[in-house]
Amino acid sequence: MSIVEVQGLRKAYGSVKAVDGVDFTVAEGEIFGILGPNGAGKTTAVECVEGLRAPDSGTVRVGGYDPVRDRDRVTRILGVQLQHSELQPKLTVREALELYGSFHREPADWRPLVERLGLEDLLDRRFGALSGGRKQRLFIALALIGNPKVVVFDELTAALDPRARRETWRLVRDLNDSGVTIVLVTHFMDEARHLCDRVAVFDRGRIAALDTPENLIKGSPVVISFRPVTPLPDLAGLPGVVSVTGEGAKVVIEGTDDTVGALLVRHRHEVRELRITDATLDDAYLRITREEP
Ligand SMILES: Nc1ncnc2c1ncn2[C@@H]1O[C@H](COP(=O)(O)OP(=O)(O)OP(=O)(O)O)[C@@H](O)[C@H]1O
Repeated sequence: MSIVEVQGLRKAYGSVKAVDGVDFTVAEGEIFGILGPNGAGKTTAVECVEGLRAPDSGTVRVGGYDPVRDRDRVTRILGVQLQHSELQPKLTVREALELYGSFHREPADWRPLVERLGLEDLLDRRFGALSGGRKQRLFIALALIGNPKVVVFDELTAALDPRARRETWRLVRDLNDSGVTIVLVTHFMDEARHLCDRVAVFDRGRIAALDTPENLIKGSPVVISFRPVTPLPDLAGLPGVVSVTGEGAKVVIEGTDDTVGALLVRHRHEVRELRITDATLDDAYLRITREEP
């Protein structure tokens, strides 16, 4: 069942079409990624889901409710961590939790939440004195304080070092394992690959691709490099070959896995230093969002 439904969403700022006809649904229990270049419309789209912006046209439903018209009901279902979150630096962790709890009719007991997020020893620490990783953990706690069914994280790990990012990924997974649906806006391909069940790649206000990370990668070529021992045929003519470049005696081919099969196994060519580099989600992303003429 879908917990978030977006259909024909459009939102412009003056002449800038930030979101220009976007459709997607997020299934209950899913981790749904939103990727895309700067200015692609990701934040605008999730702000419409959060009810912070009213769409120009199209429909948005969260748990069946309109986030603008049925704000109260949606607030009970949806937790939000904004892209540029800040708190008063003198506020302590405890005060922040109590303040945010007071915004909800039935707030979660924040003590187990704090324990789960490893914040129990920091309750009297002021926000301004927390490290980036701990601030993010606090923002996760604040997003969860209303016991939401679905949470939107917008560039949750952007300011974190690699260790803190990995810890945050673990928290996101645990949260999802406990039944919370997650919408994750990110610039990090490895993050999307690690966490997301499906990924929507935004480009210029539209969704350019929407699939599992594995399927998005499938469409991208692998890179095969080797030093030929026996003479090679015209490689560019082989099925699945995208490009061929030669660096001295070394040949580099971009193509599908089948290219290697066809070239080396079927034609029995002898090669040295064979290396095959799998496509990554970065490759898929670059292919999907490449500049059009
Ligand atoms: N409040 C606003 N007023 C005017 N233009 C805006 C506003 N917010 C966003 N835009 C413009 O709308 C377009 C989409 O912006 P948006 O922030 O939704 O993209 P994004 O994909 O989230 O980008 P980023 O990755 O940089 O956060 C951009 O051209 C941006 O400059």
